[in-house]
Amino acid sequence: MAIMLCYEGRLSLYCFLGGMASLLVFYGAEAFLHEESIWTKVALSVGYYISLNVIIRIRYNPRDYQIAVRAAFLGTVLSAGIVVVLYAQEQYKSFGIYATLMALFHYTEYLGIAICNPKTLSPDSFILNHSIHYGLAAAASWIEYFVEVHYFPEMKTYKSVWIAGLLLCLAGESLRKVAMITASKNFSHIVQFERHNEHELVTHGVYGWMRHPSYVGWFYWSIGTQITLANPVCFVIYAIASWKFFHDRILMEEITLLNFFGEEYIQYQERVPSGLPYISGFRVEP
Ligand SMILES: C[S@@+](CC[C@H](N)C(=O)[O-])C[C@H]1O[C@@H](n2cnc3c(N)ncnc32)[C@H](O)[C@@H]1O
Repeated sequence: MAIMLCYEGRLSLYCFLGGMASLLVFYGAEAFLHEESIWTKVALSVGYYISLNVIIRIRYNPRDYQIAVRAAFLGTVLSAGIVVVLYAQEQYKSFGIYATLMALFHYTEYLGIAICNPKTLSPDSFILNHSIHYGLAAAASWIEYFVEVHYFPEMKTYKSVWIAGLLLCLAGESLRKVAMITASKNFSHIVQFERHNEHELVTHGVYGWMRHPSYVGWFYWSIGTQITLANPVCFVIYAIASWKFFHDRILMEEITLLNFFGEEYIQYQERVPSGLPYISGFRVEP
């Protein structure tokens, strides 16, 4: 099946790949300048990103710039993460994997909406500015990581831990993207309170196994990031905070879905579990 990408989807893809090309800058530094210091490579990458940013600002109108600059930023973060994995000291490698996972997740959120529901596409589809709590949670995980790297560096070097985190993130990420593609035009980042004409109840594919596959994927992805970083404190906080977030979100979303689809949704709830532990969703009393 050929995937038709809208103009903004294509723009984001080119700029994401443009950002990823900073990887070539690292290899250039290594191969031609014989420059082995990771800090020189980081400086070259920042220089590359600033130049890319200037070109994007000149080339695109303000709305396209919003998309292009975010995609280029995520592409650069992804390649910087790969470089950290390849060149940094053992205790920093897991942070490189984490950065790569973060960039991949946020970019594919945009690309996923561009493919399945382009009408709802906006610069917010990168969900980089999801909420203040999301930003604070990310900052907390970086602080925990660097404090522990300083005091207990060996804690960050257990390969089996970051491989387990990586696998959990990839599984969660894949489930979420499969759910987006399956729900197609019925999927939107913002919960709909009014049913539009084309909105149909999706019960096939991964929606036949669980009612909220994209939330299940995001839940396991978020705690997987903390396993990757080997952050015990944030692992517990993320598990509790994400569970509470999705518990409330599912409750609210199911009220809207019951309004849209009535008896059809009640039967769907009876057949298929929510997918998240101890979350049963909103039930209509008989
Ligand atoms: C961010 S998506 C999340 C979808 C779903 N909760 C999941 O985890 O895969 C939110 C939108 O999907 C819609 N939605 C949720 N479940 C649906 C289903 N089974 N069929 C059609 N639309 C659905 C909701 O109306 C809402 O506007």
